[in-house]
Amino acid sequence: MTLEVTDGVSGVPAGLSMRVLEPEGWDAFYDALERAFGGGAESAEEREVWRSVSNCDRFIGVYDGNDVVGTAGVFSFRLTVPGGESVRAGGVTMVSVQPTHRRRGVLRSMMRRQLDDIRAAGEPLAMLTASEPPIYGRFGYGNASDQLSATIDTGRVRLALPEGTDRVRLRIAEPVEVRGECERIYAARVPSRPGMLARQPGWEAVPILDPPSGREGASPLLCVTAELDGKLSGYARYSVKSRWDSAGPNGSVVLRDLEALDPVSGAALWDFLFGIDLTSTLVVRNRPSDDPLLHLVSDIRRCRVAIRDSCYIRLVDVGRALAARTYTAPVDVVLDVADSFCPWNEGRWRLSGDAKGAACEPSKEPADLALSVRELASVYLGGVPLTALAGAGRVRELRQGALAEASAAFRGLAEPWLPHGF
Ligand SMILES: CC(=O)SCCNC(=O)CCNC(=O)[C@H](O)C(C)(C)COP(=O)(O)OP(=O)(O)OC[C@H]1O[C@@H](n2cnc3c(N)ncnc32)[C@H](O)[C@@H]1OP(=O)(O)O
Repeated sequence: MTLEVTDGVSGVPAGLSMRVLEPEGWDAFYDALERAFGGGAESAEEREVWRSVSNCDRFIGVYDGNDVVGTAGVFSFRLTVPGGESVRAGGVTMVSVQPTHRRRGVLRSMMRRQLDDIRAAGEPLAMLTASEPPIYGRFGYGNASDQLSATIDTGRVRLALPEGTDRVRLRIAEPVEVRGECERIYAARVPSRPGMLARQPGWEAVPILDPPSGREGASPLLCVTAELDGKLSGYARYSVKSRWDSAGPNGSVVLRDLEALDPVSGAALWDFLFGIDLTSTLVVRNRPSDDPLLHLVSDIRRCRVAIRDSCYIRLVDVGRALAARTYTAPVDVVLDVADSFCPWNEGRWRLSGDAKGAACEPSKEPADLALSVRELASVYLGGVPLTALAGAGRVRELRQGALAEASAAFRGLAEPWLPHGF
């Protein structure tokens, strides 16, 4: 493996060096990452899973002498985009700078290096989940999908089950034993929603990671599978947290994930989670913002729903990224794109496309809309309307009608959603 040392060049602050991670440096890298996040050590099991899915060639460390002071990595993902195609995306992860070395430009130098590498690898997109929303906008990332959480009073909220739900058979299973079947259900769901990641080999361990130190008093992870007409049609993974007070049992069900191939299997799984004895609350942490659950419940207020930012996207190659997705309505617009961090994207691009496909090429024609690469990132998966960004003054319409045309075209049929972090 080639070691690259960039002492004082390429933006690495003077006195420090940046190197590709060598496998034997993994523990020092991970120790530094844990320190930067506050010092709590993850379990050996968790560390091992992340080691196993990490390709060190795509990870970098910044060093002060022999000490790791900065960490960052990239996973090689395939991301579903509107239209159902899966597009290569660099998944930016494990970004940290030691408290002793912050606000000197270490993060900036790692972002520079990563985006250059992602571009060289031919990935048109980068993506990440942010510890704090203000960090990554300056590097061209925009929030492209939200996640819905809910704390549901299952003693009061009822479900309107669709006809045929009683045909679904449920079975409790060990998460490890049915992992393969659950992965097949998940894989079948991936093309249906922008923002979902195809799980690469090894990643099937991530959704069932269950170190005792992470349970916060809840049971080990449990799994319930659904079968319709004798075929596996869905699953939910969850844990149960017992609690007793003076009125009796008052436990919670904590949902990890749920996927179903049809509406009745989905409804049967929710019905099961709502009805677990000795519990009165269902805690849901990460669902799509248009989850069918919202339309099954009798009392949305008692679900205490909240929405927050989730997946941040960065168009590393504007032309290829915009041509890789389809558009809900026909569109033919010239976009004037600002991108100071990746200047190869700057300038006018003519985007033409529809529900069947698209082309996006550099253009000398007059621009119809002016925006930065960050706004393009926010609308890329179809979740944020261009009109909303224009309302905030972040998109300028230069040809009358272009905003409505492009806004309708960019919006997707399903809200984008990232099912798990990385
Ligand atoms: C994808 C992921 O892994 S998300 C996880 C990110 N990591 C963490 O949150 C761990 C704890 N925090 C840290 O390790 C560090 O504070 C980091 C990585 C967030 C920032 O590293 P630094 O080396 O201090 O950042 P750097 O000096 O390069 O700052 C670059 C710019 O970002 C800004 N910035 C840095 N951190 C933050 C922050 N937390 N909030 C807002 N702005 C920030 C800086 O002010 C600077 O702004 P400028 O361009 O206007 O000058």
